[in-house]
Amino acid sequence: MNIVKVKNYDEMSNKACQVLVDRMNKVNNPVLGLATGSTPEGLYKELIKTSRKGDVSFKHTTTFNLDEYIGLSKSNANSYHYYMKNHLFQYIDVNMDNVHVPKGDVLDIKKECQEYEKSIRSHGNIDLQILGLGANGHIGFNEPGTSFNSRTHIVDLAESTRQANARFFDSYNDVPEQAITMGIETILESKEIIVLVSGNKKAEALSRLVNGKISEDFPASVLKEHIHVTVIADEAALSAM
Ligand SMILES: N[C@@H]1[C@@H](O)[C@H](O)[C@@H](COP(=O)(O)O)O[C@@H]1O
Repeated sequence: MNIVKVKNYDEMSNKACQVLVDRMNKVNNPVLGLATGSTPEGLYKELIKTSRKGDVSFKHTTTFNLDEYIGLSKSNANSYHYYMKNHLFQYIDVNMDNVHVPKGDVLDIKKECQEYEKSIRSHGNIDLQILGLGANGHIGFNEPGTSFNSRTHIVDLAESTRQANARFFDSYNDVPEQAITMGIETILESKEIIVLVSGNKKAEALSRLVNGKISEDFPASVLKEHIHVTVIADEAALSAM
């Protein structure tokens, strides 16, 4: 696991954008794995700026998002479908037919999980996956205790995750109790992974990721088994090392 140390959130976002654009320009039809949450918002702003300058195009890019809340429709402002449209997709030249976010509002979620897996595989897997880090070590919505062999599946969200994400909702009770997420094995099949970590709130989690042992109790620890992972972390996130 390679660690790139940067000063602050803006530098992290800039660096991530540079890496992503570099990789996109090296592959003919790049397949990107995208994340939500506060952490990648700066990266998406940088990507929009870069694409406006003409330095990157998403015309031949396919995207797969990590996760979605169960029960929220695409038009719900707290859904990850909405987030992605609002923070990235509406501002770039991506073909929306090539955009994939797991559907959390279908009747048969299990079938949706299987189809999502099939779709990722049919695109030859993800070239570059962007990840944030949950304070409890979750990646996507894979909470502590999730099997390292998991594929796209339904999860019960940990109380701490619902508390952490309650800031986006009117109240804690409005945060869905379940989500659909790419599994850990699915994530590990990405050819390259970039983990973005910023701020004091993530310092303990980052220290555990770097210094702790590999265990299903801390899902992100599995990333140490992958051959091409780069963590881009700012000074505040690195403060507990
Ligand atoms: N499901 C998302 C994750 O994909 C995200 O990486 C993580 C950190 O979120 P944030 O970047 O807001 O701290 O938690 C959320 O619950």
